[in-house]
Amino acid sequence: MRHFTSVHDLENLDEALKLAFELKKSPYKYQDLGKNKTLLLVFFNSSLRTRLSTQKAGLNLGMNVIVFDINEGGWKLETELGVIMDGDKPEHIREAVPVIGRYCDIIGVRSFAKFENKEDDYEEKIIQQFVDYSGVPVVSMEAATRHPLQSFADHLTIEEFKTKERPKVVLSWAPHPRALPQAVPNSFVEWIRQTDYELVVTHPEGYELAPEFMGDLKPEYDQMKAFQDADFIYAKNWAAYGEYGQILSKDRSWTVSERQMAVTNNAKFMHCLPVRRNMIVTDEVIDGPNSIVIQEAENRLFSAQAVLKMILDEIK
Ligand SMILES: NCCC[C@H](NC(=O)CCC(=O)O)C(=O)O
Ligand SMILES: NC(=O)OP(=O)(O)O
Repeated sequence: MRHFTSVHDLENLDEALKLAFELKKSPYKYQDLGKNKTLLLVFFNSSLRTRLSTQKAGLNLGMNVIVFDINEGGWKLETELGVIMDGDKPEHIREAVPVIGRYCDIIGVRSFAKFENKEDDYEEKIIQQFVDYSGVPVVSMEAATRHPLQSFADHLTIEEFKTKERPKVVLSWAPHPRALPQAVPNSFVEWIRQTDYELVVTHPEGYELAPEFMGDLKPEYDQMKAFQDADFIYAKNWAAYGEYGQILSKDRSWTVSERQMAVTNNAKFMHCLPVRRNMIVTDEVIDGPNSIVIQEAENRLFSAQAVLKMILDEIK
């Protein structure tokens, strides 16, 4: 594998899963693989888990790691082509990206949807420039439309906690005060559709995800019906895709609480974090015995390490 921007970059999902579990058992098994290789993590947006787990994953493989918060200390970047740069942005992304590529062997990029223009976001204009012009392998650390390192960790977590071969996994929209990207739900749906789990997506009308991610899957608009006999509840807010970037509802009857969890099959509760308590999920549920959000976050280490290992194998 050269770049990792979606589940489709993996040559074999089962092998990737196996590798991640192997690394979880023996995190230092390949500690010489990354010797004299540099991982450079570029953040256009905030992060706790991705920042720390991807750094640690690189370190476990013996890599040198540089973290660059580009908005704090870097030059403000122009991303449009053909503009006269007489404003407040001194550097163009077309130079910045190949220059960054000269200082490292693998680049990680976090760049959220900007919600200014649906086409720009869904064409992945920012991360695609890194793929096209950096000259080195690129790993998505959450781009405009996908967060594959998260989905990989989510898959590992479901595999660890499932009690039946084909668990029912429910992705539920939940309310939030701000407009959030569709990257996590898109990526989760795309990834889980590659497994044989039963997947149900529930949200209020107007929150339909892009058809390229949903495929044949139809949403269930009745949240209680969706939760019936579920084995895993994966909560997430996202802003509308159709009315792009709009908040259409803040209905707190969608907040995941004991009322909905009661109709599940003693379901585990998952969320990618950071989570707004008592908006997305009540304290009782997230603090309860079925919440696996910390174990899920821990698995971010092993999804990142597996991805870096697969890329290092290719470039060594
Ligand atoms: N990578 C995990 C989620 C990142 C981002 N959440 C956020 O921006 C939360 C911000 C807030 O709660 O105000 C998202 O939903 O894609
Ligand atoms: N889940 C996740 O990606 O968290 P951060 O935004 O803190 O990296």
